[in-house]
Amino acid sequence: MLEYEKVPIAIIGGSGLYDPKIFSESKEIKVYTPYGDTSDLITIGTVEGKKVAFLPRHGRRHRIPPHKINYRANIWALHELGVKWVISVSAVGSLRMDYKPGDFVVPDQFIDMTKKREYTFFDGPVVAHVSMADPFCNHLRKIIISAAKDLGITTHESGTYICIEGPRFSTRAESRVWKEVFKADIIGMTLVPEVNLACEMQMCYATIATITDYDVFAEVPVTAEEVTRVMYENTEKSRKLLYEVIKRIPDKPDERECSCCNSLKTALV
Ligand SMILES: CSC[C@H]1O[C@H](OP(=O)(O)O)[C@H](O)[C@@H]1O
Ligand SMILES: Nc1ncnc2[nH]cnc12
Repeated sequence: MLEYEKVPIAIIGGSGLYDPKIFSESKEIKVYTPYGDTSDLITIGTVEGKKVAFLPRHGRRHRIPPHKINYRANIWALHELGVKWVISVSAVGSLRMDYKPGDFVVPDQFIDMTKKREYTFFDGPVVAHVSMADPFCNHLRKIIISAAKDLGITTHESGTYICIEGPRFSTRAESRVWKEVFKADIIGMTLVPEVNLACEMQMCYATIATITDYDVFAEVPVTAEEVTRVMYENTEKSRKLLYEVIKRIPDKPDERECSCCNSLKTALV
């Protein structure tokens, strides 16, 4: 088995974030996994003396659509590097008027409407049912929220992310259901199964969601062009926030104030 240099923190970049540009020095590595290739090479860099891995989930040129991302390879590779904290960055649509394009959201819940992905590392004979009652790491969420506040970034401290299969956007009828029946706040295509696979690996995972559009409530319904444009307009803010969050992440894994690191304790059958 290959031995990799240990890296405690990872950023998974989404649409519009293909290079975090916050590393003082960096190198690229390939990590081999039993599930095949990760979305791209992994960049290992340093922020304030801390080792950080960066992986763009769609690949650097955005060549992998949400339903084709090898989520298991990505999360396995980060775990192989010794990652304990995963900061995921995502573009999302808003399902409510007071969550506006350009605002950030730190979701605390999700609803899974995906259809055909690989959802687990436990395909048998070892069987595990991890708890998803509180799917995001509350310790990491608090760090993100306080850092965003200190930087003056408009950030909503909670929200339910509905994850659709994609790659198409929702119909008006579907969007009405997500908003009025399911009471979801934001919508995207990539959170599941990334979040639950991270949980199976006992990693602390939280999302910085940037609102790029009003889904199909807007006069002109959402387009991929709009999502990418608004994400680019907000990358500087994301970079500043990522830098500040990394600075505030505790150095020692045993300083984690959450139960993510014990998620398998009660999950194995
Ligand atoms: C480029 S439009 C839709 C695309 O953007 C979001 O991706 P990510 O979460 O990686 O930022 C959304 O989930 C879709 O995959
Ligand atoms: N409206 C939307 N629906 C699904 N995924 C998105 N990503 C960004 N905006 C989105």
